Amino acid sequence: MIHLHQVQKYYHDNLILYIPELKLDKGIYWIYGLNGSGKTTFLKILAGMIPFVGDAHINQLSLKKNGVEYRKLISFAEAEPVYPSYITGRDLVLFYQDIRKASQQQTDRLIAFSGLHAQLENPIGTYSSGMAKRLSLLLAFIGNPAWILLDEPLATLDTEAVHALPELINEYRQQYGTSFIFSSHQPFLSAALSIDKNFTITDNTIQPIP
Ligand SMILES: Nc1ncnc2c1ncn2[C@@H]1O[C@H](COP(=O)(O)OP(=O)(O)OP(=O)(O)O)[C@@H](O)[C@H]1O
Repeated sequence: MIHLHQVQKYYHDNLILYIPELKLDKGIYWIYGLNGSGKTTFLKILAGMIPFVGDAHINQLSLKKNGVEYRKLISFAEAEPVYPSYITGRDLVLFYQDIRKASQQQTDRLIAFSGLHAQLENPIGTYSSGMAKRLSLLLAFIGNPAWILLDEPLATLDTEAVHALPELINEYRQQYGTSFIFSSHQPFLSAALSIDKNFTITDNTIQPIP
């Protein structure tokens, strides 16, 4: 379970998010809202990527008190991934595989999903934006995180990858019991998945949609 308690996020003096209490059981959650409403901020707070007031827990582990252990349980794919241009896709895959102790079989499955076999040895600076996005998804799925956060996962993907992603998400749900939170302006992914609850962010807070 994810548990947020008294979370506040300010940029300069502007309150962006205030979440008094939020509990999410294992499942698949879709979060949507207008541009600038705070979806990315929410996901980055959960992923432990930006400072905020309050705390987040996963299965009783506090982000503020047990940051390393907490972060082992969560994975985040950015909306617009940026990587150093001189390292190769293979360098990153090997790095993630090593630190997350992922099997070769799983890594091969994810490389197949990414369709990047032919480009993995090339520096990421030579990748198109869709290729960098595929790589970021591949990396987010490596290992066995309890939660995978996907920020606009369909952005810049071609039709083939758009259809492959819900397949992969369902596979992880069944095989590993992985939970997902994704933000998307496109309803396709939510239609292709069995969503447990939809959320929106309005007036600086997150609210379930009945
Ligand atoms: N680094 C930052 N410095 C200052 N303000 C920021 C920063 N990052 C985000 N913001 C502000 O926080 C608010 C929420 O931004 P966020 O990126 O979370 O929105 P979003 O819902 O993901 O938007 P979009 O749908 O356009 O991706 C916006 O008003 C934005 O201007």
